[in-house]
Amino acid sequence: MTGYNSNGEVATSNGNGHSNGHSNGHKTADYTAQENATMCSRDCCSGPGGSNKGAATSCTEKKKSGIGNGEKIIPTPQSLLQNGGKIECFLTPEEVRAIRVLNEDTYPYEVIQEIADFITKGSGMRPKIGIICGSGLGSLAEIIQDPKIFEYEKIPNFPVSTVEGHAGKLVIGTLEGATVMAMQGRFHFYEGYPLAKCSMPVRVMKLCGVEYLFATNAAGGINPRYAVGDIMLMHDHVNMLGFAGNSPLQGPNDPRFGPRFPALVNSYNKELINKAIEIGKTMGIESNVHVGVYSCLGGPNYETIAELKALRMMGVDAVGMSTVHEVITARHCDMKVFAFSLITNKCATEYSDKKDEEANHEEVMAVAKNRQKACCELVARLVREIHSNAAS
Ligand SMILES: O=P(O)(O)O[C@H]1O[C@H](CO)[C@@H](O)[C@H]1O
Ligand code: HPA
Repeated sequence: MTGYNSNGEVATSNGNGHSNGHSNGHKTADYTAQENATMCSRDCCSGPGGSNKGAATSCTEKKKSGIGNGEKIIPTPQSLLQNGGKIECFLTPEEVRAIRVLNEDTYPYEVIQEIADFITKGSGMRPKIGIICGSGLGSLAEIIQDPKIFEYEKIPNFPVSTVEGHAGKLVIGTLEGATVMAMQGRFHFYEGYPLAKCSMPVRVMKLCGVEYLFATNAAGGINPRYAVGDIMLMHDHVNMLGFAGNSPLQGPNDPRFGPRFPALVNSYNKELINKAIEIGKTMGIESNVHVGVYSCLGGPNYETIAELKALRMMGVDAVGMSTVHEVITARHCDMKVFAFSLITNKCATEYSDKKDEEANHEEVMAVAKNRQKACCELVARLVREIHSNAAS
């Protein structure tokens, strides 16, 4: 077969479908087989599944002993598929895991269960409410008492945060009597992660026992009535990435999570929105609390004036680069969703040369920091409501 070697040159196989050196790992379409580095169905191989049982060494043994010409073969998609459509390569289970973290679009149920077990066993807690902290809103996790903190890097198969204002920690503990877990750092499409991976932690939350998702974000205000520092309770969204044919639910559907075709009307829990409005009144911030429509674009660039005008015409009140795929994933597995945007900047909808009208992440972070007290209070009070209603 033909592939690219590590120098970028074309390398040709020995004619039976194997590249010389077998340096790429076993990768079959079967998940279990990927985990088992000794599994092989190659004709030349004496490993389990291999047809050449009389051969002295298996592919894996050859790999370990360095048999072959030592040249590293980097397969092309075409070369991988030459063996009757079966993708094969040699990888140890550790290598398979590392590659999955980097590349995997869809995490199998079992892997998500493993992550959830790691968290529930490691913390000794089963949270009921999951919170995703938006840019600069990591302080929402700092009000959690008796926290057990897991750095994303240390959670098996978890992606890592790469954006300023997203610390990359999972915090589990108690808030207003309820057991909660909070993500200090979410994953965005523009970081290079596929949408299914961006929202994979929502499924982890589900398998940890979470029933309520609180998703928060920093967003630009398109509705001219919104001021910087206002809070918009999300009652609907316009999924621009979905318009472009992208969804966190793409690929095979696992009915253990939810149906193939989930409905998204009534995604945002009305009871929780009404409670949050009441809480806003008791906090004396009712004039700064709105109910509106959020739209997620891919980012990382902020929007053009023409795009913002178009979004406004579509009925969008606030724009960001997150949340929607998390909400879709949460609704797919039947979680109750509450979400809000902190308006960190006003989006210009008229052309202007003024630099200070341009959105920038420093401003987003600064406004989030200024308004963290109000956001924390809103979240804490709503958690208290849910917890006390469940207890009564
Ligand atoms: O949505 P969160 O994560 O709050 O962050 C928002 O802020 C960043 C841009 O400043 C983008 O990542 C946008 O989505
Ligand atoms: O104006 C914005 N646009 C997109 N994402 C954002 N996140 C904060 N502000 C913005």
